[in-house]
Amino acid sequence: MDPVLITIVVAAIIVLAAVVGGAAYAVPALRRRAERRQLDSGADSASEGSVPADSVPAGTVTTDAPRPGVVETKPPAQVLPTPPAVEVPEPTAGRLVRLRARLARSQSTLGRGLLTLLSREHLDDDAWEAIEESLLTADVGVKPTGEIVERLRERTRVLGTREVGELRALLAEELVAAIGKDTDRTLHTTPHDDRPAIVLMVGVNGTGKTTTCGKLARVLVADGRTVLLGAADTFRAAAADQLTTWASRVGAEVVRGPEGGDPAAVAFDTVKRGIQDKVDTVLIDTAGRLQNKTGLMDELGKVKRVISRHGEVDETLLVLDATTGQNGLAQARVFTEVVDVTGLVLTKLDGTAKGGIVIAVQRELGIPVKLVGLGEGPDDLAPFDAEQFVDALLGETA
Ligand SMILES: Nc1nc2c(ncn2[C@@H]2O[C@H](COP(=O)(O)OP(=O)(O)OP(=O)(O)O)[C@@H](O)[C@H]2O)c(=O)[nH]1
Repeated sequence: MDPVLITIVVAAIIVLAAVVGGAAYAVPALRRRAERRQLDSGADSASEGSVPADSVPAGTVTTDAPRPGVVETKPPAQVLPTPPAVEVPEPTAGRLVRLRARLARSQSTLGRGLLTLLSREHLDDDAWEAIEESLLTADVGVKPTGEIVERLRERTRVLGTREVGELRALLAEELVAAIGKDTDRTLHTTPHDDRPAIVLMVGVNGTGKTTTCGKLARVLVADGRTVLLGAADTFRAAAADQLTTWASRVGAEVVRGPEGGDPAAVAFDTVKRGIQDKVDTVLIDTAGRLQNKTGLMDELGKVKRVISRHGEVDETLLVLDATTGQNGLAQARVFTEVVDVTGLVLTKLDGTAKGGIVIAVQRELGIPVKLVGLGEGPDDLAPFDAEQFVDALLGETA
């Protein structure tokens, strides 16, 4: 063969080999880059609002860095199943302020409605009657309404207050006084030397007990506490699953028993386990069957009795649905006769015009509201504060 032809053929083969080899390297390199981009965006979304930026991204993947000049023959990187990301709950300080817009309906009836009435040019009997009506509609209750109106009437007369800002301040003072400015609302969740604090959640079914247990676990975790939950609502099978889902989101554990099992046994085991594991706070969800007072007394009485073998319950929270207003009060009273309730949780205050129930329940039951539920979101539970609550009711524009 012609030597020139041979040289051309050899050169062509070399060029072809280089192109094929380069492509073989370039494809995995591109794929790896694409995989890495995908991973990065996956890690970003996993960490959104939950996992700290410096933690290991969820869905751990191991990919070696490409070595220059080496054609990778390994199979594509394997994506391992993503463990549930442990969330970082929102801080509890200022939650009520952040969630103030949720009181929209109570704001319009109680807050702005009252202010508009008070700002009328002539505060005659009709105006005072309308003010009274507003308070009653918002479920403030008959007695507290009478007291609030009487004091407001006297103070506006004596002071001759007509300026909106001053009227707002006057109204705020009276509402705060009716709710209880200096009432102790401490949530007793601090562990003892030898055992966790024990919190019992009681109330009628459907009021939001299980949800509140889950949200409270988040409040405590946000405040730096370790938590163990007890699913002593063995009556409703889904309640234990619901609680387990809540707990797993903040990396907490749940003690549960067989469906229809003895709630007291679950409560006992939960506290026992809490002591062994040295957790700070144990939260026990109970069933809210209001079959009759004796049945309830037997069940809750037994739960409390067996727990007391480990130590006394530190906090018994009664969960009330704000939307049921005055009707819920009768049921609530039964619980206060059965167990020593130390605090109230008012749920579903979002979207109800009955915000005045905060005043009524405390007056009627003589127990402080300690927490309020303002939505279905995981961090929609806020420690209650009278001044912040009234400020949210009266809104910005007054
Ligand atoms: N809008 C709103 N819904 C809430 C709030 N708290 C609870 N809920 C909802 O109320 C419903 C009942 O809540 P649960 O926690 O299952 O009630 P429960 O008292 O444990 O019920 P039982 O287990 O049957 O005794 C759920 O759909 C919750 O999402 C709240 O503050 N606002």
